Amino acid sequence: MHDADGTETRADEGGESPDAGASDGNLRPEGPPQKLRSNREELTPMLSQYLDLCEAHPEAVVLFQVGDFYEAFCEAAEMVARVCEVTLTKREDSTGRYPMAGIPIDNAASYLEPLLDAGYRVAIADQVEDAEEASGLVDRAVTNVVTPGTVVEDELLDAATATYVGAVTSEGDTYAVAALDVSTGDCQVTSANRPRIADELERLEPAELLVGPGVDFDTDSLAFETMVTDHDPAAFDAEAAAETLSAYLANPEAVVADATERRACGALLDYAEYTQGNDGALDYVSRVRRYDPRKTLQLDATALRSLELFESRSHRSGDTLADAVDETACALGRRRLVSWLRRPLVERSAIERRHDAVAEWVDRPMARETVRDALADVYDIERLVARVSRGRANARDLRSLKATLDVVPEVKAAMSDVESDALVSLRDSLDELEDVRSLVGDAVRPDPPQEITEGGVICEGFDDELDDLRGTEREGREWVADLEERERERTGIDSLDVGYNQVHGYYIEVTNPNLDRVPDDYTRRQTLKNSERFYTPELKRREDEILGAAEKADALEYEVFCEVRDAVAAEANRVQALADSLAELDVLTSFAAVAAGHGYVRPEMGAADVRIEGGRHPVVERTQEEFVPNDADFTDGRLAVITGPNMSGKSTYMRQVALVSILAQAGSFVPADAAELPILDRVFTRVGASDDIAGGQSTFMREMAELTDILHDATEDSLILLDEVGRGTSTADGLAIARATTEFVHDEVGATTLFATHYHDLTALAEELPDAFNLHFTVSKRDDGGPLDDADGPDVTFLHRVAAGASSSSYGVEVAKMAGVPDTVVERAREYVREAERGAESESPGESQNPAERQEEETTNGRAEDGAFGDGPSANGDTGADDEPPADETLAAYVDGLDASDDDADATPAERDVVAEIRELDVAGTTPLEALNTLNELKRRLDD
Ligand SMILES: Nc1ncnc2c1ncn2[C@@H]1O[C@H](COP(=O)(O)OP(=O)(O)OP(=O)(O)O)[C@@H](O)[C@H]1O
Repeated sequence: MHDADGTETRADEGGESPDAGASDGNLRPEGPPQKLRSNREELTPMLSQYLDLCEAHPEAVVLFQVGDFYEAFCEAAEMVARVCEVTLTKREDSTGRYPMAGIPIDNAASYLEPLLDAGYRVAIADQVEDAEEASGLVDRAVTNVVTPGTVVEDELLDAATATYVGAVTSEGDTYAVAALDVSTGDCQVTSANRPRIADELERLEPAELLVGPGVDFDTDSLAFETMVTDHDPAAFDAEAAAETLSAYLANPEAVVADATERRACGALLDYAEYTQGNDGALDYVSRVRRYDPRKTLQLDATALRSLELFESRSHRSGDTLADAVDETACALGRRRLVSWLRRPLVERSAIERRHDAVAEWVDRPMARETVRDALADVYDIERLVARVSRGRANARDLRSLKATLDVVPEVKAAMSDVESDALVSLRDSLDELEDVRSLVGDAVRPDPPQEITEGGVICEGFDDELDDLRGTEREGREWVADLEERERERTGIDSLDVGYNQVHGYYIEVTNPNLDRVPDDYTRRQTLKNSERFYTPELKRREDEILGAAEKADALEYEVFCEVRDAVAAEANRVQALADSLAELDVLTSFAAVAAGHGYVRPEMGAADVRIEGGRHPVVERTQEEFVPNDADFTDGRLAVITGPNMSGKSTYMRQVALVSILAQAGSFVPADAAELPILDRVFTRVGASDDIAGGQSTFMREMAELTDILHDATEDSLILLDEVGRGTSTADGLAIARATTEFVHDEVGATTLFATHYHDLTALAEELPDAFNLHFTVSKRDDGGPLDDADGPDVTFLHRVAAGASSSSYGVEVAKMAGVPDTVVERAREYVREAERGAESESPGESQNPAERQEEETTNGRAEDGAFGDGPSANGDTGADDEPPADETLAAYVDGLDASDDDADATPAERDVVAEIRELDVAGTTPLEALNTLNELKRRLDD
């Protein structure tokens, strides 16, 4: 139904190309259209109303309700037509022709999705008065601004992850970030220095970010995509923000003690109110929490990514940690699991409390499975109750709430004799909400229709007036139903029919041959080709009664429904608390199901050092037919230098140590035979040089930047995984950096460190540094360099087994063979390897396999040459077969020279200078660029 002040051509009527309004393709479709602005004085009332709304929401595309469609005009119409793939039509009135495109209201969500994906905010302008009752122009108002961070429509949200909108403020060096999930009302705020806040944002990954006025924060440097929104600077003002907050917290200063945080939080809530139609405080946002990120295990974006916690490199589902340990039964649990994995705990008692609960469920499979079965019937009541509070829930939502409440007694019964603290308090906190449950059960019919304005929603017996109206309606219909029989009898016309149509209402139809038998009280209503239709005064009276009663009943049902919904909304806090408990219970139960199903054990927390027996990688073990468990024992040393050929399992091993720790601190059991674990404060990763080329930085620069972060921030409670640090540059520089890094981590940081490297020379460090040790991955070699025509199978088998000591032999050639490198090349390479080995043996007879020792005697004329080694790691991150000691021994000699004492008679004065300078270097305080320049300078001096 369209306003009468113009004519529209819809798609099916075939619109011709509009003549004006959007000719300039560069115009942004948000904001007031130029053509309307310049015609302002002449516009029809409706377009003028549209223009006003566009001006009030300049950052958004206004979709304007016209009957059953949301319409956009001019530039916005062109964009909507293109993005939503709907036809561009036109609206024509006395003032001109305007491009127009619309999306059907019934199915609006599916059209909003492409608009959000394309980076638009959408302001929904609804008709806010009944078009039939309006005198003149129907009043419209923006009831909802849909933005990527504030969407509440279920269809547009992922059930398993929370969608946040965030706000950042700063005062001096203190930065605060607040984050709100508008779909559930979960609101959290924290503050720290800028790098930590950046980390925090990467954990939250808000889909939209408000940056307060004057905040020096580069959103481009964030590792995730977010929409940056300029919100009214006045909302960030301390007083305004405090005022906003006071609607959410009885005593804001007690909960959010810090002014920077209050400003972030207040401005954010102000923005959320704005997007929800500026209708005052959002009742369901009742949990504004302040938290301290230091009270959780810190995982920055690099760690989250390289450990594949939530996103796998392969992008296959099932390949992430979250997938591997997700046996949750409901969406509430799934979201909670993700948030626990994102923020593992650091407080031993809290971790053990979760472990106790998991242990109890592991031991009691029957009760556990009963609970899990019951939880499978739990709806997403967190988002549902938010819809109830916003007045957007329909009858089906309320029935879903009831279905959820129905399972609570079952869950409680299954938990009647639980003993662990966490389970006992969860059970006791489960509120059956009997009042809400019986209210909804009594009021709302099972299987109600989607629409709440067309009746069929409220149960009989709930409201007397409604029952009377429905009674009248029913009685009337019964009377009509019997009418046909009665009239046939009365008139003797056997073919007489009683029917109903929308336009004419009830009628009695008599075919033409029988018209002479029509009684006097029949009045003609309609003439058809072969028959006439009549009504009687009584039928008319009954019709009015039926239709009147039905209409009143529908309206009353809607009213009653809204009352019921409001009554439920009044209990929103209790529903949220229940959702909270069910979510937590679901995760603990899921942890136990995973532990039982996949042989996880309870880790012992609070150990001084990591000691894992038979550890497994939780994701890789599921994809591998025979996964080889490996120990990780750091009790005699905290820094492991790990060598081994490509594909032997180094990365998997390092990651599994981290994943075991993360799972343990999240409250889960771990994939191992036994584990004693310290409580980590942070996990750092520098993994996979070739995988992270992003943001226009060279791989090497990126690597150095990450390394700088690690060296700055790690503590002795941290876990550091370093995979081939230094390989992004020339061999000499790379080795020097790797070595210096290892020494620094060992001497200054003391963190538990796993360092996988192809620089064999680094294994010598383990001999020198008291807290370092070597690990290597073995392969079994059927026949070292056996005949090539022996086609019985590969010459090496990866054992994927870690062992003490450094790897001493290169299997790169065999790996090359397995990869299909032609036999002649493989054989030639073998000859080179043999030659090199013979050379090494003859030059240091009877020496150990330690390459550094082997090379000791040749240090005299050692001189580093960039990229001197054909088989070493190359600058472009090539993963060649490269764990062979360099064929050209000069680099090893050079690095040994680095360590030689100043009075080493063999070193040149320039070399001694350089060594001294390297020793003085403050690596942690050096930026990547400075490091590069320094290296360059040192190298130049040596070359001179
Ligand atoms: N413990 C294990 N048991 C069984 N299979 C394993 C094990 N560890 C690793 N694998 C398998 O071997 C493959 C290679 O492992 P990984 O990537 O850890 O090797 P890598 O030594 O780090 O190799 P590169 O040096 O090339 O990075 C994995 O994809 C996995 O399929």
